[in-house]
Amino acid sequence: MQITNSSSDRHVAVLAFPFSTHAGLLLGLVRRLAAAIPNTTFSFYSTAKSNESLFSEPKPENIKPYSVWDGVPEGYVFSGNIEDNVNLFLEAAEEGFKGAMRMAEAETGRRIRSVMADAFLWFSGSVAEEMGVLWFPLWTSGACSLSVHCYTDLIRETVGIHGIAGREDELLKFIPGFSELRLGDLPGGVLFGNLKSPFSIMLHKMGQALPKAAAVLINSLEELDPEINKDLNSKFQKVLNLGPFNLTSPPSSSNVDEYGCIPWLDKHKPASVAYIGFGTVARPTPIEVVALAEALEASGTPFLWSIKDDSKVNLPEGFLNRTRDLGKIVPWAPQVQVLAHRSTGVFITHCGWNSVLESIVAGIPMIGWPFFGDHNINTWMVENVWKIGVRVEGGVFTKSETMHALELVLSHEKGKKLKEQIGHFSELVLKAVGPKGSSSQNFNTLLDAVTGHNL
Ligand SMILES: O=c1ccn([C@@H]2O[C@H](COP(=O)(O)OP(=O)(O)O[C@H]3O[C@H](CO)[C@@H](O)[C@H](O)[C@H]3O)[C@@H](O)[C@H]2O)c(=O)[nH]1
Repeated sequence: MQITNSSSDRHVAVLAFPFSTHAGLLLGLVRRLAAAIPNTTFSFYSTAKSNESLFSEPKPENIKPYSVWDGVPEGYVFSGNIEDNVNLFLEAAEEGFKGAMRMAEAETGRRIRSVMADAFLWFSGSVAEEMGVLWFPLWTSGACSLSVHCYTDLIRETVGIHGIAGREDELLKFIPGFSELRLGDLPGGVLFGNLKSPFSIMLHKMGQALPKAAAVLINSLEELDPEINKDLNSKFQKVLNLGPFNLTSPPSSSNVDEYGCIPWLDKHKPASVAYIGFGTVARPTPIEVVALAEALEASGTPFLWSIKDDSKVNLPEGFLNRTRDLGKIVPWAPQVQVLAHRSTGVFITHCGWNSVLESIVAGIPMIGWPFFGDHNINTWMVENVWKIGVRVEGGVFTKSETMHALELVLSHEKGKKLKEQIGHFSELVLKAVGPKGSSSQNFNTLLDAVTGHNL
């Protein structure tokens, strides 16, 4: 078949990172674009497993999924550590994506005109460059963590790379847009953790590659971090905050109330329930599960806890029976609906970026319990910059610190202030996604760029 290059045969290649919530967020954006420009083909590349779950729902005609190899050799025994699978995927990814793109061009007869990719896939910038087309990387988290990955070299030169043991509370004051930032709250892989792991190297290379992008896309709104965005705009050709995606992308099936959370919430007093959820990857240690359970029970706080079975086994003996009338435990909650419910009063969260945005949209103050990656810097912003939540003091989830945090947010004057402040941010978000809002306008700019008009 002849491969065409005309504007009516537009073809965008979309390269997904097939772990946690990443691919779903990218697909959400692509669905929006596909609906706005129905004569453009979007070929969407992810692993077979990821595509299987992403495309279980009906999709627009002009999105075509293609599977790439997950990099797992035959006979490989899974270690239980997801990072190993990420590393295997990254090793095979570039060649896999290139092969699949050639196949999509041949199958559709349409030459690829731009490459949209998860920003983690730093090499996609060079792939787009080799093809002579525009590159649009999507950063699925906030501008705050993205900024730090762009300043990794400077941070390493200034602080040194020999660990920060005993220096966690030192403050960095030279990253534009941050008046200060605690060393211990930098994302892992910048100064501490295994700096030589494929994941750390990926983030480092990403920070170096992004200036090549025609536009860096962010799942956020520019009003949340105006100074950081100003600085990013000076480093990149263009920054387009298009979020929050939980409001701008079509709703997903993860919001189905399979376990009756909403009717259960209906029976509670306004702003009385603690909702607990740690996203799709993080798992509290057995000791932390016990501390949290004991704090909920001792404080008598009604709770809805989304907990995976492998963590549930660590609950204290008899806890489920004793708290039958106080709480509800589920393996999955329709989080967006739960946060929007009038009975929810506080969100105990790992501060994954989607959870932070969803809490802001719903106006629910947070108790931050960060685990890894961007969770710490997100928690830093929540507590110290936006002032819309608290972190459990000392950063360790003990029974007494958790009870203290619950009391602070649910019953104390401080809780009222947090609620007021987060309400202010909810308004900003609603404005940004409104017809004339910044995120909506940025989406139009992206449409223009994808359809070949100027940025
Ligand atoms: O019972 C549950 C649990 C989760 N969710 C949803 O799952 C998503 C979880 O996303 P997020 O809070 O971002 O956490 P992770 O799944 O941990 O997300 C990964 O991706 C994020 C965006 O890049 C990063 O910020 C995180 O660090 C990374 O772990 C949210 O939309 C939740 O609404 C539910 O609906 N119900």
